[in-house]
Amino acid sequence: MEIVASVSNASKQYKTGDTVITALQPSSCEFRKNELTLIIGPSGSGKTTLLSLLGCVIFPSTGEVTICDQVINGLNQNQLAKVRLQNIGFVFQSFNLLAPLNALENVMQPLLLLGISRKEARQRATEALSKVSMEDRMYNLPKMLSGGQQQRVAIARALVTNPPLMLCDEPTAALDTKSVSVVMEELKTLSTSGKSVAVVTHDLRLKKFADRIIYVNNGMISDHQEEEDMLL
Ligand SMILES: Nc1ncnc2c1ncn2[C@@H]1O[C@H](COP(=O)(O)OP(=O)(O)OP(=O)(O)O)[C@@H](O)[C@H]1O
Repeated sequence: MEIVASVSNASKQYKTGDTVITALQPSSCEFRKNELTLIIGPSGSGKTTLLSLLGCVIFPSTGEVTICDQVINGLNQNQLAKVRLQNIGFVFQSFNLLAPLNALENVMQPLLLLGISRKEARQRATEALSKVSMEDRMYNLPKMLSGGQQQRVAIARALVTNPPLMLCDEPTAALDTKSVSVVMEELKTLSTSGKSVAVVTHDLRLKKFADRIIYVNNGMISDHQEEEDMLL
């Protein structure tokens, strides 16, 4: 299956003063089209660091990160921003919708940043909102929507540019059980319709939505099921 993103022998160390923290040991893994991959691990294990590498937010200390056949090491900030805007949709735990803008305007934002006309942005944002069954709430401000509905708008915003890779950091952590299922079903549908979706979570109940699971423990990546015992 087509590889959308990969880390190859990538490690990450953070330096603060004299202290060096190894957040990720040299690791390799691949994220493929049509797959929903869960990244599971305890707090502080390195999950967000892995997601930040994939999101071109940080550079690896060693090794390589490749997004859609482009090695991101060595790109400058403008080039990185372009890679992110064109290839990656981000979904966060706290939705990160802009409070003064309604759902439609929030979803239009990435397209406007890409220089697309307001007319086309409006049409594409409406389509993205209907993909997550939120078209009837498109004129609502975020504060008028439930957590689950806000997260569906955030998913529409992430998919409106049609990125091959969706990176989701604890997307269900702030949601009630029913909304967790709705949001995970949406993400699952996106993966089956051609995207690579990576979801960082602590929540082992999300396993049923996963095509693949990557376990992160003490900065080490593994795809062994038995790692889960260490997390429980
Ligand atoms: N910018 C930073 N500067 C220094 N240390 C950092 C930085 N970001 C993360 N770390 C450290 O790297 C390690 C891994 O952190 P990371 O955020 O990747 O873990 P995590 O698995 O996502 O944790 P959580 O589930 O609590 O969000 C931790 O020890 C953390 O304190």
